[in-house]
Amino acid sequence: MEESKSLRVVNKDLVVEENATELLEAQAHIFSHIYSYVNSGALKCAAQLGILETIHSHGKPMPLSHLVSSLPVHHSKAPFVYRIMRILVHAGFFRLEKIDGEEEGYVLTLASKLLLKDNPFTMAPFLPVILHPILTSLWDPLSTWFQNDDPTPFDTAHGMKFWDYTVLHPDISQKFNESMASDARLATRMVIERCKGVFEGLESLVDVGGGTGTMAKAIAKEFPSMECTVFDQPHVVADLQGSNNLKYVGGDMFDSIPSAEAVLLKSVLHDWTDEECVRILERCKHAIGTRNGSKGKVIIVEMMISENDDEVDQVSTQAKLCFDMMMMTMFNGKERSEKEWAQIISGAGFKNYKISHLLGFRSVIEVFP
Ligand SMILES: C[S@@+](CC[C@H](N)C(=O)[O-])C[C@H]1O[C@@H](n2cnc3c(N)ncnc32)[C@H](O)[C@@H]1O
Ligand SMILES: C/C=C\c1ccc(O)c(OC)c1
Repeated sequence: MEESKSLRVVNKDLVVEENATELLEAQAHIFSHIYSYVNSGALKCAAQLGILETIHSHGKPMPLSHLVSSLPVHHSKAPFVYRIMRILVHAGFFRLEKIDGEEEGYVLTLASKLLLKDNPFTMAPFLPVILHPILTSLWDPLSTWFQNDDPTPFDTAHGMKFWDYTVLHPDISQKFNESMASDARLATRMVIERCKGVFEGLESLVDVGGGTGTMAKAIAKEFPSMECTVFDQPHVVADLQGSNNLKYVGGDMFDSIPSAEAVLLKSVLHDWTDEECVRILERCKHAIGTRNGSKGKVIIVEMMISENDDEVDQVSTQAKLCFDMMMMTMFNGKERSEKEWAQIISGAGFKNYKISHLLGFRSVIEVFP
């Protein structure tokens, strides 16, 4: 068969010679990108059907026929299980392994193990939140938002701020807090394993926007002589009980923050605009006060967008850029580069900062007055 070497692409005032192979690659690139949400849909479905738990509890490679008969699926749908499995093998969530001789069975990969509900670091709670219709419906009105003066695409879709929506919908609030707590468990483990020194010697710490207290609880346990406070919106901390060196305080971080030697801000500033971040950081600066010989500081745990795209891991970069878009559509927040962090830090009147890129996906920024 003779292959055509070039095609003529004609557009209104431009004629370009393109290699046929490259054109077809570009077409596949487009489809693969347009269909990105199919990957999330397939993963969500597999999790809802309990496919991950089923394969895990089988304990050895699980043949398709066995998987199908173990799942709560209608017999007319049995032939379709293979289709979900095929795309998720391709996406790196399952692997096919030889059992003995001929037969093959599915096993979990590290990524799907991290989605098991009883993994202590489970990411499972993120699926029903990030893929909840209240968030997946934000992409349609995105271009409308660009053309009107609504504060966020979330406002365009739902007529109110995300935080106000969670007050009216306790089920969403609970799902959201659960997903943040699961993220905090993994992040806390990394912080304590790799950046313990950041907290050593502190007498007191307030975790601002600390959610239900996952990180503060672990820090309070690791450092029994540190007085820890979880500060969050009143409805988030209302029913929570503290312990010896941990207490919960409800309030608004834009009004005032309980004073402590150090303030922790994890996954809070990326929810806000630069101007709002400067206001939050000014309140934090006030909260750590100007003690004599104080080691007072603000500890920020967030992602950092790399300024040089070639240097970094493509999967992390893709995830960070998706977070950035998510923060924009939910809150008008953003993921920041070091330069952008430096700007809001000095904007709030802090003198210097120190970054530890020890957390893979995330960084720790210590900010000093
Ligand atoms: C993305 S969550 C981060 C939770 C926690 N730091 C973590 O990383 O798991 C942001 C938190 O900020 C809290 N928050 C939002 N507005 C706030 C306000 N005005 N004052 C105090 N907390 C607020 C939310 O309730 C939520 O728990
Ligand atoms: C649950 C949806 C995603 C999300 C929303 C706000 C955040 O601050 C966040 O931090 C990791 C994640």
